[in-house]
Amino acid sequence: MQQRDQIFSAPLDQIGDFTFDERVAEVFPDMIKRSVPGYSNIISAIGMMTARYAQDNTQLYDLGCSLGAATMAMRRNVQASNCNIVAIDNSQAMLERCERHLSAYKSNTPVQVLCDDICAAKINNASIVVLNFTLQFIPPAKRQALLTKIYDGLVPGGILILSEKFCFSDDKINDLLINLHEDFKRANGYSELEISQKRSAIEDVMRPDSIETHLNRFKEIGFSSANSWFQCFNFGSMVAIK
Ligand SMILES: Nc1ncnc2c1ncn2[C@@H]1O[C@H](C[S@+](CC[C@H]([NH3+])C(=O)[O-])CC(=O)[O-])[C@@H](O)[C@H]1O
Ligand SMILES: O=C(O)C(=O)Cc1ccccc1
Repeated sequence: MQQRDQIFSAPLDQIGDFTFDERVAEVFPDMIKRSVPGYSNIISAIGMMTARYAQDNTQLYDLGCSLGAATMAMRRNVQASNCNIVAIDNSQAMLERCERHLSAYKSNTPVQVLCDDICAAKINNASIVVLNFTLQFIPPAKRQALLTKIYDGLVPGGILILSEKFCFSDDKINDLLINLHEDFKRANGYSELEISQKRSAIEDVMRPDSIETHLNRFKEIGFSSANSWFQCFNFGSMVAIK
């Protein structure tokens, strides 16, 4: 039975920083489905891009894998031979459930599940790297180094799929897209209290960049092509090709 996210449903005296602990891991599938517009479309498209871009004898990385949704989409869709998947997260609570989900289905593609800080992990011989709503939780000052390490670990023609919450330089557009996201959460059953307490909990740990910032960084690092391929309100996904 999938459990409903009620983490911010009662009034809290003090709202601490949002963390990926046991309670969050337990309700995560419900939380992400009701909070992130376009999430299931993005997971499907990660599978489709895997079918096209995974190269023989390479590794596929899922950085900040949580329960392994992107890992499972890659594992189901990989057509290249002799690939293996490396799924990394630094939340033990997430990884325990990730292992359980992965072992519920059979596959010929090996998956290595690692508990590590993605800023410290090694990336090599990669044809696909997925950062599905993970970079936004990495301190802004560490993002360039992480993306450079990913670029260096990709084989020629390899891709990075980056999904994020975005911010927008035009204030009216930024406010509109934030309001539409909050409408989306209301429509999915979150109360005003849940929306505002969650907003306080994530404001210091989740720092969105603009699409332009992402594109400029990709260019500076050396990616030969990059663009966004999906957007719903202030959430979206980009692809960068080495
Ligand atoms: N430094 C870090 N090192 C490793 N993991 C980290 C780090 N910081 C945060 N995480 C992990 O990044 C994940 C972000 S959730 C990703 C969803 C998933 N990709 C999905 O496709 O379902 C997105 C969200 O909740 O909005 C959590 O599991 C953190 O523990
Ligand atoms: O819930 C929100 O308001 C978000 O911005 C997305 C989100 C989803 C899951 C964990 C943290 C943030």
